[in-house]
Amino acid sequence: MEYVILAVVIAVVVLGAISGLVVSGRKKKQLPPPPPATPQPSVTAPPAEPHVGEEAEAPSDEERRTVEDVTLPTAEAPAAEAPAAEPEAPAAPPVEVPEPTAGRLVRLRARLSRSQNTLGKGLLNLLSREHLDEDTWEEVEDTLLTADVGVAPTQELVERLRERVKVLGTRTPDDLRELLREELLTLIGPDLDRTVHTANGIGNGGDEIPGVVMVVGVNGTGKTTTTGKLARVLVADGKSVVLGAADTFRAAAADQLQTWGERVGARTVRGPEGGDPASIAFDAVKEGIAEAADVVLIDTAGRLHTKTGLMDELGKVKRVVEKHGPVGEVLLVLDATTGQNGLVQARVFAEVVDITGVVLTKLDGTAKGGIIIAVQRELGVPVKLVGLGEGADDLAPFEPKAFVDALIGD
Ligand SMILES: Nc1nc2c(ncn2[C@@H]2O[C@H](COP(=O)(O)OP(=O)(O)OP(=O)(O)O)[C@@H](O)[C@H]2O)c(=O)[nH]1
Repeated sequence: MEYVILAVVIAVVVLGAISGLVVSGRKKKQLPPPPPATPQPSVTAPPAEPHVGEEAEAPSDEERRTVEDVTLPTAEAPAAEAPAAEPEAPAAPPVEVPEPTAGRLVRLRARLSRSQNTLGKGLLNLLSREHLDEDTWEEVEDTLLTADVGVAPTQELVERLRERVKVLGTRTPDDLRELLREELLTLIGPDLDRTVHTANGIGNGGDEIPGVVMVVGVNGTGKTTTTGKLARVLVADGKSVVLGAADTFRAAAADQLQTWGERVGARTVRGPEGGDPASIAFDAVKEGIAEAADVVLIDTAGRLHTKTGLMDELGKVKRVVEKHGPVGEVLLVLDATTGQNGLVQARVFAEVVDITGVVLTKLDGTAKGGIIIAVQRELGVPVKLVGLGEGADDLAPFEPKAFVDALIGD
């Protein structure tokens, strides 16, 4: 009996052991699918704890860099990784460093003499004739008139030349050149104040405010371009500038001005298309005061449809700006290629607003440099700057001596 009981117990234990093995074997086969299925080397969800065993090996097997492959953070390493940071950079274009302004006219002289040579050479040829008779003097007169010198200045110049040639007696080419140089210089006015007044003013509140320059002129004369170039001249001279895009007549003018400004790091204050120019000008000066800028340049619209319309607009811009403080300079931009037409425009503008200086643009494209003399006579204000090309730094302070030298050669 004891043997029977013992045999039953053994049989139960053996059966139990066998069934346990079978169950655990089944469990093992069912388990693998969910978690261990090839874990991805995801950056966003790293394992909270380092895995061990097979699961840890799987991801690292895919891409493993040995120490030889790894670039260590040496001085060169950032350069190799720089491209990754580049896409964010284009927002801020590099600020340009404009050419210094001193001696610009001399540097641009070739361009000036190319277009002006006919005047100087023509005069020298005529004066070198053996007999200076009435006809020759008439030709001298015509040459000056053709170059837009204007009637009164031409007559003055011819009279003085006749007198001096008579006194001189014999004439060598050098004598004549010197004579002509002196007389042309006298006519241009070597002693006129040609500085663009950009010094700080005293605001109505008693504090210093930026120098304010208004740029006026007919659309198309190069007004916006000149404002941009002038900003560069000032920046080249170490001044900080704020631009006011008060030419709201042509939407692209504000964009154009802003681009000029961005190139030299100057902020442009602008308003909606067709907005009130005076309020933009006011805001520009306000911004200039807030930024403690040295100069505020205001580009205006110059529609010549009616004189009263123009007067209303420019007069208002000036009056509104003067709520902050004085306007230091009102520059009239004239296109040298328009000749007598330019003079008519100049007259209208001078009646509307007090012009303090003239910028003569496109002098590179005309042989009629005599307009410098004529416009000064007409307005009684000096030519302060001349435009000699479309390049960013092709605006030069006007220097009478360099100009006359370019006309008649050294
Ligand atoms: N050759 C030459 N071209 C110039 C000079 N100054 C300006 N220009 C060109 O003249 C054209 C007209 O210039 P803008 O500045 O747009 O004229 P604007 O008077 O401001 O005209 P709006 O913007 O319509 O008011 C542009 O193509 C300029 O590049 C210069 O001194 N020489």
